[in-house]
Amino acid sequence: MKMFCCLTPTADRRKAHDNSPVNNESNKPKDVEIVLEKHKDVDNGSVKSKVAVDSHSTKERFMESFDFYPGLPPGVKGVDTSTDGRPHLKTIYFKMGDTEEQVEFWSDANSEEVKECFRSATESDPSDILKLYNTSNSLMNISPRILANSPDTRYTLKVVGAKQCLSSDGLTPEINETLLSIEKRLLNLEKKIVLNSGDTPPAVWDMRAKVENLREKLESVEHMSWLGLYKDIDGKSTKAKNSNGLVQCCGTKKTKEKYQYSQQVFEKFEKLRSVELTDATRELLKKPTFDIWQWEDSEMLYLLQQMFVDLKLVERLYIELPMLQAFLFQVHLSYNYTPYHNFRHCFCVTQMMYGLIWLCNLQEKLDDIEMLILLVSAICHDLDHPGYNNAYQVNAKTELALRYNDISPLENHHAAVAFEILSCDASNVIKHLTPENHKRFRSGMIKCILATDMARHNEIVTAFKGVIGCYDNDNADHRMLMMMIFLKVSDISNEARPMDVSEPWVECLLQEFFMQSDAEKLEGLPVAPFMDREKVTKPSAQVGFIKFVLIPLYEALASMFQEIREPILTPVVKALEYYSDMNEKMEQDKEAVKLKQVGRRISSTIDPKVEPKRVSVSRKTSEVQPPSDDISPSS
Ligand SMILES: Nc1nc2c(ncn2[C@@H]2O[C@@H]3COP(=O)(O)O[C@H]3[C@H]2O)c(=O)[nH]1
Repeated sequence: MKMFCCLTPTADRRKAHDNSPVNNESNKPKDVEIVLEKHKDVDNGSVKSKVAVDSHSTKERFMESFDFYPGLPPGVKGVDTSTDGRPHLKTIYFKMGDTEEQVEFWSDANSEEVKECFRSATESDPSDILKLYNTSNSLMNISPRILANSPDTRYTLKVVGAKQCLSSDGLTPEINETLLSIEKRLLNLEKKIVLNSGDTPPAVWDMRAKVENLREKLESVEHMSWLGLYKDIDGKSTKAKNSNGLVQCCGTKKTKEKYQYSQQVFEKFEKLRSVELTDATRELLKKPTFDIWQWEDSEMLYLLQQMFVDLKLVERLYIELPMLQAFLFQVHLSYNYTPYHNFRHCFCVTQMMYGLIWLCNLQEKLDDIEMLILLVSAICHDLDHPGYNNAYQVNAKTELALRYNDISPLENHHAAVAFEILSCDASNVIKHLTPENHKRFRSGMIKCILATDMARHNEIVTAFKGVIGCYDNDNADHRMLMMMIFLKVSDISNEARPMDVSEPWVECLLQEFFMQSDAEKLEGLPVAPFMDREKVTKPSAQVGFIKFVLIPLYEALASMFQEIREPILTPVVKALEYYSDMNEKMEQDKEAVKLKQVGRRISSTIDPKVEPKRVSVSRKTSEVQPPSDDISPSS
């Protein structure tokens, strides 16, 4: 018998954001146009106008700086390519250990060629990681733009060998040594405590687990591979059954830790089978205001399952529940622990898609197969995202970029992983589709997932705008384009949510951006300014994105579906105001700090007390003499 109870949120996973203007009436925008106009009207050259100017060049610059500007391959954009004239020969002096070296290259060489120079000079392996430090011991980007130096200002080069510095358990000797010493100290401590009190206290168990956890992480977290720490613990990609009888058929490598965690989540999810959602929660789930931070992974799996049930897809497409659950387990397993592109992002995008389906009454426009395409595409759209974008994949010449010839490597991968999961009997939710519908489903899914590559943003939005005036719901191409837009809107819909739900996402995104740009600096790859911790701030990241990407996209959809204006577009406009104000304030603070520094410098030069003492050098003795007060005019 089924229990009837309310599945209530178990935890709030967002960080505290005291300054989020939730329910702040003064921030309430009236209407998109009015808000934008208001900014234009006050455009009088003051700081305020900086954030509101909607000039073409600002937009172009923003779009170019992002890696989805059309026409150029990803990764090329956003990189400072300015040169100061003709190519010239650059000499860089450096030392490695006690050895002094120098390399020469032309200033128009590319980063790979420059790195190759360093590699040749140091006889290092192509898989080794080169780290170049300047005289203040700051890490430098190895690129043709390295500042030329002299033998007196040698840089320091360190080679992190991916192979030679690993010990048998995959860790660098230093890290291994540190871990061993911590473990040893813990053991001694434990012995002492056991002698004194006769038992191992929980704190020691806890500490032990943490050290073990750290060791496992260092050995198994794939994105640490550039540090040479990654060890393939569970590299089997063969089909194997886990203890739940679920087939592990996803070809992508998952760590032991990840697999175990997904299993635990699944076990909890299985227990929720006896739970039924209250009508109130089911209704909330249909709203864009749904708070996605309050749910555990197992609960999110349950809510995803509920979406298939409430859209009647389970019933109409003969989807077997155990199969749907196995599919969702594989999906959970395939998302990584990245700061942004993780399972919660998958849930967030799918929940927004689900909300839009109800808000725009899409069931009237689309058939069951198309509804299934929308829901499954949203769930699968970022499967196995590594946390490094397409630009990185292409520039670092990763396996994915090579496999997909630099063409949307990530999106191609997400779609491929989705069909790999669906190719397993146990998780094949499309098993009962007719061959014709199977073909439609596959083609639609691929189109939708590939449309989430932001390098194609302008192309897709322009095509959509072209059909708005003549939209024909009987035209399959028109419907397809609309579905692609719905997935794109859902994919970048954080700002359409209440501020306390959306704001933590910006931090997650920046964390992932910075993780990538730090790695790019280490590896001497091009760094996009919008990802660079030295160039981007939270409000600056949002203002451009909302103005030039979100609002035009949402406006396009709103011209076809007026019903999204209030619940979706209004929060976005409100967010633009919020981040514009924050940006303005940060600029003002920066100016104030600068002025203070200048003021301090001026006062220190006119203050006789701090005037630097003059020194003179005696010609005879070459000794430094104190300044003489009776300086006689030169004869
Ligand atoms: N600055 C900014 N970028 C975003 C936001 N939401 C999504 N994006 C970007 O848009 C991209 C959409 O595709 P991805 O998920 O690959 O990566 C996403 C981010 O790079 C946002 O709120 N702010």
